[in-house]
Amino acid sequence: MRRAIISGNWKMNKTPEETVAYINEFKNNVKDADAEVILCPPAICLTEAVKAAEGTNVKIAAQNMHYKESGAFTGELSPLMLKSVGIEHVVIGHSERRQYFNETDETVNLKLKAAFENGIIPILCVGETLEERESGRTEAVLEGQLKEDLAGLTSENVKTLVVAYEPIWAIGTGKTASAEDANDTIKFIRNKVAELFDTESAEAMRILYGGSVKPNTIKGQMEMSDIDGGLVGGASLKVEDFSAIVNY
Ligand SMILES: O=C(CO)COP(=O)(O)O
Repeated sequence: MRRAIISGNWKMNKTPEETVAYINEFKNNVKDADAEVILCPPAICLTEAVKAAEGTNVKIAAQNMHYKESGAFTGELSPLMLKSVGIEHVVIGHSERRQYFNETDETVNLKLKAAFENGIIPILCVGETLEERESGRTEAVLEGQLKEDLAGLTSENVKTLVVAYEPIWAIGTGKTASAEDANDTIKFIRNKVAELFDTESAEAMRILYGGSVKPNTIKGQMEMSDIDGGLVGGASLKVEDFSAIVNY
């Protein structure tokens, strides 16, 4: 039985002070949650966030990292730095990073390997654009991303990997894939990973849905056979809304 994960991706929102205030309220609301609870604040908030969440069931994740351990990479953070402040999860390959910051399947692959080498669990984002969907290429696009992003990983890696299926047309638009459609695509992802690795590893891997998840959509999504949780953007910014999602 796969344990659900509900993760909030704050993107470029909230200061360290706002982060601490949020966590101080949020931690009490979600202390009895069945799901694993993860918050992804901006990098500058990570240290404070880890401290504020200490001793609770709220885990703190980074939104990105570099694949090298150190060096001349101005503005970047390394896996070692994240580890040193107590980070155990990192979002890799979010569509916004692919779209605006030149993230490619090749760098995503290097980052996934670096995360596993450093004992950090990656949350890998994959998904298709509206144009790719409308031209019937969703499965081909996902297959390409999975093949390249997961190249060279081991079955053991795949068992702990978290994948987030985030159709790009559903991010921040208020449009969600129907729960059935998202479930079918997530099943496709699981089957592809079974083909690339093995069934046991693919069955152990958690696959989340992301894209306009709201308090009133999560229940239907979580009733699906293969949706193992949510990666929530906008609705994770308000304690009340995200608490309702976590406690679906
Ligand atoms: O990109 C997302 C989470 O990573 C989804 O964002 P929204 O929930 O705002 O659509």
